[in-house]
Amino acid sequence: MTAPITIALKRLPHGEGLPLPAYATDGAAGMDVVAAEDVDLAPGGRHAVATGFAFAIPAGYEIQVRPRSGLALKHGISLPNTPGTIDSDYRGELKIIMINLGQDSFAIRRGDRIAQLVAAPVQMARFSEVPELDDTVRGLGGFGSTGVKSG
Ligand SMILES: O=c1ccn([C@H]2C[C@H](O)[C@@H](COP(=O)(O)OP(=O)(O)OP(=O)(O)O)O2)c(=O)[nH]1
Repeated sequence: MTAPITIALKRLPHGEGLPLPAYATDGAAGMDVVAAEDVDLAPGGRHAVATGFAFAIPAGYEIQVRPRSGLALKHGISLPNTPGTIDSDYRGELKIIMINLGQDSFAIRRGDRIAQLVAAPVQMARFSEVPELDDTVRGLGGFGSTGVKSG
């Protein structure tokens, strides 16, 4: 396990009293983050749920916002943009974009754990335009091209 990075965090006025995002167990990959507001999500409904926190993630890192499997399995609650990307230069409030894919209305209450945050290094890349690409076995095949019986 690598040493944890330190992420500067600013608590916004409506985040007063809320727990910091935290790992629930020693081996957890994601830090649970809680809602800073009450929201009733109708079936099919979406909402960017306030968390009450803003971050300054160190350059070279991102935070990925992922759903909680328990909410997904029991209630059909997910994140339409999963994994959400929190950029290192973003200084606004972390919002968790939640969607109700279930058949019942779902009540989110301030303090409920609604998603998990995974810190990850970012590999930067750049494109180099070329006239032709090299040959490979796969070539142009994709989208289910392998393992297809011929004839
Ligand atoms: O679930 C999310 C996803 C994004 N953000 C914030 C942090 C992120 O750095 C910023 C922009 O996100 P993204 O790049 O995914 O959005 P975009 O639609 O491409 O907008 P922009 O043009 O602002 O980059 O919005 C959140 O708070 N929650």
